[in-house]
Amino acid sequence: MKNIGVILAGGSGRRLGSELPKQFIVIAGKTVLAHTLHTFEKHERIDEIILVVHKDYIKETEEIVRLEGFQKVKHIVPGGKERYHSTLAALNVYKDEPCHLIIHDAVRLLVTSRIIDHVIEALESHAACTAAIPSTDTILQSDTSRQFVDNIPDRSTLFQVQTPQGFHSDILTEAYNKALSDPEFFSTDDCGVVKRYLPETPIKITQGLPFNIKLTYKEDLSIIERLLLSELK
Ligand SMILES: Nc1ccn([C@@H]2O[C@H](COP(=O)(O)OP(=O)(O)OP(=O)(O)O)[C@@H](O)[C@H]2O)c(=O)n1
Ligand SMILES: C[C@](O)(CO)[C@H](O)COP(=O)(O)O
Repeated sequence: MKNIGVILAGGSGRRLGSELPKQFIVIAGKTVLAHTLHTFEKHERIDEIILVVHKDYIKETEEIVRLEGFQKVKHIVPGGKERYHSTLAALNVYKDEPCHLIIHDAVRLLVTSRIIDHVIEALESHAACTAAIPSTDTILQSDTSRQFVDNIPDRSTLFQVQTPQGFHSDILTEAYNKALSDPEFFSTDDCGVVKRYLPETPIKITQGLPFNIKLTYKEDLSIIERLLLSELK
């Protein structure tokens, strides 16, 4: 089964608030997208890559791929309004070709080969998995006003979800087919779709890393730049 790296880069970066979507910002001499692509391109078990980008940035993305000489990028497709629409755009490309999909946020540019390894290994025995890290903070759940504590779950069972998330394509397709017939459907990650619509499917937790952070706010930029330039990665 081929391992396909699915790089989701179709967002607008509203929370970061820069002129360019955050995946096109340059940090330490390269665009965020190029840093992420570099790690997937050089991973020996990633067979090919599909890039999902906003339709207005396809030309720009093609140029990055050409200039950086990424050979594994086989498709660049337009995404959709929400993250899950962008996942669906990639799923559609592989609908007739069963494969392993390793879905990653373009803006987690500090992802390492080891993190990808763990996901690919998990797919040998599980149909769905996600990189995650154990929560070090105690997590509270608020009431709907978001002003009062409703619950403090047992921390030993809590993790922070990262990407990549890995799937056998048939399972993810089945989960999304069910999700799309649910008028209430919304999701912030792809494992959530499997958990909700195919609850009997075990989802393996694989080892993420604390610095595999998602570039979300302006404050993240300098932290990520320092990590990129340090020996940590
Ligand atoms: N419609 C969307 C929304 C998000 N993404 C991608 O999914 C990843 C995680 O999303 P997020 O951090 O929320 O990115 P944005 O949606 O761009 O940010 P914001 O929510 O602040 O607007 C990013 O690599 C983003 O480009 C995507 O491919 N398509
Ligand atoms: C998929 C994800 O990165 C896991 O933590 C996260 O849910 C993406 O959320 P966002 O709101 O699209 O940044």
